[in-house]
Amino acid sequence: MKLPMSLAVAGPAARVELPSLAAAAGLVVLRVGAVLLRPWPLALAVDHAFGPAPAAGAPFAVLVLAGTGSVVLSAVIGVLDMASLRTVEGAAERIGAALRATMFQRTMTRSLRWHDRMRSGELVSRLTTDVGRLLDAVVAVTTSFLPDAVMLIGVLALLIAFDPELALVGLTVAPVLGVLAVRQRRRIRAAQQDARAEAGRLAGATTDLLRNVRAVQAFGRIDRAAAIFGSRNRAVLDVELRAVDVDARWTPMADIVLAIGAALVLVVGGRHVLAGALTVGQLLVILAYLRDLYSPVRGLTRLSVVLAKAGASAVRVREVLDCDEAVEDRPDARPAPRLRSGIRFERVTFGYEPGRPVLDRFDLDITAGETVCLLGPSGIGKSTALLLLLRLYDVDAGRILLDGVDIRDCDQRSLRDRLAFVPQDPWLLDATIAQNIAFGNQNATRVGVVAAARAALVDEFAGRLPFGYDTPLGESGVRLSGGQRRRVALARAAVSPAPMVLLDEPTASLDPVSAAAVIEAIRTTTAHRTMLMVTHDRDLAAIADRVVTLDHQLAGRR
Ligand SMILES: Nc1ncnc2c1ncn2[C@@H]1O[C@H](COP(=O)(O)OP(=O)(O)OP(=O)(O)O)[C@@H](O)[C@H]1O
Repeated sequence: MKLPMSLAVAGPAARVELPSLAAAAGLVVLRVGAVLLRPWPLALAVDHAFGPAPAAGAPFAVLVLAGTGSVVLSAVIGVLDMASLRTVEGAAERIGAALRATMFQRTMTRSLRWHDRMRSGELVSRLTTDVGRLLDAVVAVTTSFLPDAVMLIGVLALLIAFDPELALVGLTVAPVLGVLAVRQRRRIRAAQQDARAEAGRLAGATTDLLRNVRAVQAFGRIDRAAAIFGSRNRAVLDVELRAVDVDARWTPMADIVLAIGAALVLVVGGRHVLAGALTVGQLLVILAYLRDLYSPVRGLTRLSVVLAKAGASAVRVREVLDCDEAVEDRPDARPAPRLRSGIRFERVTFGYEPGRPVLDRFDLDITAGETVCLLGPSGIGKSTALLLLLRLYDVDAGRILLDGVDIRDCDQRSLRDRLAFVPQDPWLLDATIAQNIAFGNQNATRVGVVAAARAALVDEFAGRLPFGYDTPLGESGVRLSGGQRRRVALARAAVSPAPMVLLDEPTASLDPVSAAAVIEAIRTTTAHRTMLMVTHDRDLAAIADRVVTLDHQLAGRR
């Protein structure tokens, strides 16, 4: 079965499931066959039990036969329904899971520049709701398009076989329906695109507000948060109502056109019965078929709504899948050197926005084993220098050398294996303390994690938590204090075998006792390693071999 264009986005994931979808389609076609047989028991009863010439001496037997036939047909239709639904829904869910996994993988590897622009709520909405709408379309195409089309052709063929004139009468409404359907589909698709875009904005704003619920409450700005949410929510409501209106208008239009067709058939068919060209039973079968025609036509129009929704979602899913903004490994990328000689920033220029450099021809040399501290005013670009060394962003000009090798020539994974990073905001996951620490080293053992925790003074507070190292920390480590979070982040660096440690303001906003504890932890965890740290803390800077002060002249010659 060929997938419609709007589903092409699920292509590779959908291809694996094609056999299941084909099996489901086969089952629904069989079901159509059974549905087409459904009016016949009634015709049998009307023509042979009550008609002018009832079957010789056995009208009762005919009625029993017709009743039994109806029950058997209904049972067959029910079983085929169940089997096809199970097959197609299972296949659709597997396609959805694969598509979500591909999208997630894609987002994880896109550049931070892209993430800086894309709100996380918007991404979640694309990964969940938009993928869900694509799945609805997969199910609808299999369970509705094919059977409805077969049903339509079957009913028309039967009508033509019965009475070609009646078939022609029934068909007169088809072109009208066709024109209406095409126009409507365009409108629905446009309305759905607006609706999805607004829904994405609502998801983005909601995630932002939820993440900052502490700020909202602390500043007593629930009203302001409610206003931000409310305006987005209203915008979604408005576009959704417009979309509902566009959808709803279609149903009566289709129904009226179809009813006109049925009325024409009743009048012309009735005349054929009066003229003796058709039995009453046959006219009833034809009218039943016409009713059956309603269901595929309605089904196909519903399908066009589902496809229009899926089409709008497909665009949003494709934007994620097709985005090529990434810090890519070169085809001939090599493993990063082991840091035997040192690091060199050579005339590095970088800006987050074009034409606005944060670092401008920035030079820095760090010898292996050395501890260098970057000092300088806020916003000068100290953290940016660390992010560039991690290659979370690529430099715009100049280069960063690791043992003389440009880091852009190194395979990213091995480069990051050489660097243990303790960011300013500790970046903790909603996991246990032990899992958060083990995040620093994919081969970390429990013993290694506990040793790192001890070195980073995590054991001082972990023992007081309900499940010790296995205590879940909540979203972004919310159950820990700022100082405790920093120590967990340090333990991550401690468990990492990386030869170089990057620290970004590890003692910021800590009281003197906690700061002293963290400095002590840093001394223990970074002994014998190369270290580049950013700090405003003079006590911490004092443990460095060398202090480099960035000023506007050095960093950004702006
Ligand atoms: N993701 C981003 N997108 C756009 N601009 C950014 C981004 N991150 C930082 N900047 C800008 O880059 C400049 C340098 O930021 P950076 O975080 O490197 O400063 P810093 O020296 O570490 O400051 P602080 O001491 O306050 O941490 C700042 O002017 C900041 O506004």
